[in-house]
Amino acid sequence: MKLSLEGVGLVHANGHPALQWIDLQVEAGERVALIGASGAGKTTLLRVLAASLRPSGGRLRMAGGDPWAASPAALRQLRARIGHVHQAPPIPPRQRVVTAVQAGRLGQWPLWKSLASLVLPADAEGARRELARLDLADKLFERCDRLSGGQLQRVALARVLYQQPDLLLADEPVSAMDPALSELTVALLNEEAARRGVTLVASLHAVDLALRHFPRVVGVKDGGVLFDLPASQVTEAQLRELYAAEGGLPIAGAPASAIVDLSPLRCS
Ligand SMILES: Nc1ncnc2c1ncn2[C@@H]1O[C@H](COP(=O)(O)OP(=O)(O)OP(=O)(O)O)[C@@H](O)[C@H]1O
Repeated sequence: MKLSLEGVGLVHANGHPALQWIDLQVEAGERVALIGASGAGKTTLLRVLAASLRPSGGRLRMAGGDPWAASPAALRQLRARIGHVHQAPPIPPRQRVVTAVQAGRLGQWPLWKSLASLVLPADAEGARRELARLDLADKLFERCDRLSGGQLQRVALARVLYQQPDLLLADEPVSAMDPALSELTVALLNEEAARRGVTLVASLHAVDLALRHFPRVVGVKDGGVLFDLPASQVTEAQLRELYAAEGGLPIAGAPASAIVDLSPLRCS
């Protein structure tokens, strides 16, 4: 799905201007990582791209149209094409994993099938297949409130893989996983997006994961775009400026640290 933002701004309900002036063009099938310090505006930008927060200004086009000028039915259809992995997955605690994964297709199924699937899984095998890719097939019938934070994140990812969206948005999807699992999971997301031609936009706290796996990296600072570059062209000076307030670069599995040589971190 193609995305176009021109001068997009967003003021939250309490008057806080979270996005100032965002210019961003993303072609269908592109894979983009958003990086930046805490509070920079990454989550807000992803929520704008999910057509769940309406920009306060500027021009937003998704799949060739303005979602906020579309009819309620067209907006629902658009949202059914978007898979959104939230920072804290909104999964009802007592829900079974199989039901949580199947929820990825609720927007595509007729109402009767969606309601029936809440009681009896309509496609347990399909859900198991996606969980297996994330090494979680053994939790198919487990209750979600008995999972660890990292396992819950994998359930949320299995749900979007099962959904097969045209636009995949992921907000710090591996923040609760250990470094090895983070690496495998970010690689899987990228492989899936590349294989299916899905547009992927993901915010990542770990700079090394962004540089290693994504062809394009956008640095978000103070609600604006500080840089928008191929991963191979991001410089250490730009990263230092991006994270100036945090006192170092966040690297997967390591405390904030200074990097001298970025070459081992690059997308190959
Ligand atoms: N619902 C809200 N109401 C008011 N202000 C908000 C709301 N959500 C976020 N903000 C503010 O908007 C700014 C951007 O927040 P956002 O969550 O987009 O940042 P982020 O880059 O995703 O941060 P993090 O990496 O910590 O998740 C922050 O100053 C935050 O306090």
